[in-house]
Amino acid sequence: MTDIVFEKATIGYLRTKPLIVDVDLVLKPGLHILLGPNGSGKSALLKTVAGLISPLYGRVLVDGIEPYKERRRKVAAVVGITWQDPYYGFVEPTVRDEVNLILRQLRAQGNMEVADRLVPQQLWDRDPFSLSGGEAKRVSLASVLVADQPVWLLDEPFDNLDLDGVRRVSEIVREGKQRGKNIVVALHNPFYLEVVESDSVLIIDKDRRSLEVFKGGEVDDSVLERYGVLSRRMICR
Ligand SMILES: Nc1ncnc2c1ncn2[C@@H]1O[C@H](COP(=O)(O)OP(=O)(O)OP(=O)(O)O)[C@@H](O)[C@H]1O
Repeated sequence: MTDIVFEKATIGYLRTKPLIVDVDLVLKPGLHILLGPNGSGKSALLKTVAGLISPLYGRVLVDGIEPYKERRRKVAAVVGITWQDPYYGFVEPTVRDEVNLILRQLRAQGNMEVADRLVPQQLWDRDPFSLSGGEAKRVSLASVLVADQPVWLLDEPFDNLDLDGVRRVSEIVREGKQRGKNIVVALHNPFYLEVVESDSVLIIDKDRRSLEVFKGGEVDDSVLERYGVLSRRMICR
């Protein structure tokens, strides 16, 4: 079981501009939803856990290792991170190559079933950059989740998806949770809070530069609005 541990960790890109300060937190396997206003540091936090940037101070550990100090391949075997902008990670000429890339890099068999569920057959020989936004989102999720790592960091995984896409991704997340994955999902749309039952909701307080931790069912509209996060009643008004 893979814990994510923050030890007095300060998250951000620049020491002169820390985004989230002094985080002390243990995330056990389960589903953790990450919320916060624009520019509060949701992506920065995910990138820190994935070792793409280092904490400005303190430590972040995944399965006992500090990801930013380790070789990329070792970290990629443990942590899968998907991008808010799905086109950002595309480097291969076809969807098939894109989905297989991480398996070649890790020399792993992976879980092709998850890729088949996400990516319709007619897309497999297409150029990833020719895909629609929703198709690209499916491919970008498949190209990471196919590796079946113990930690999934999903930045806006429901963006651009239709009913079928949201159903499939939420099922995969639900199953991942049951299979003991440690899953952190960054979200904007509060309705997706309901899609999968979460174990905790982490909200970045942009003014105090702190990370506030709530239980899954505790976050109502007034809590969201207190932190400048889009609420359900704001959308439905
Ligand atoms: N490489 C970088 N160097 C310096 N600052 C950066 C860098 N990348 C992002 N930032 C800034 O860091 C802040 C946090 O960015 P981040 O992308 O983590 O926010 P976010 O909470 O994911 O935002 P959003 O809700 O808009 O997706 C923003 O003000 C952003 O402009």
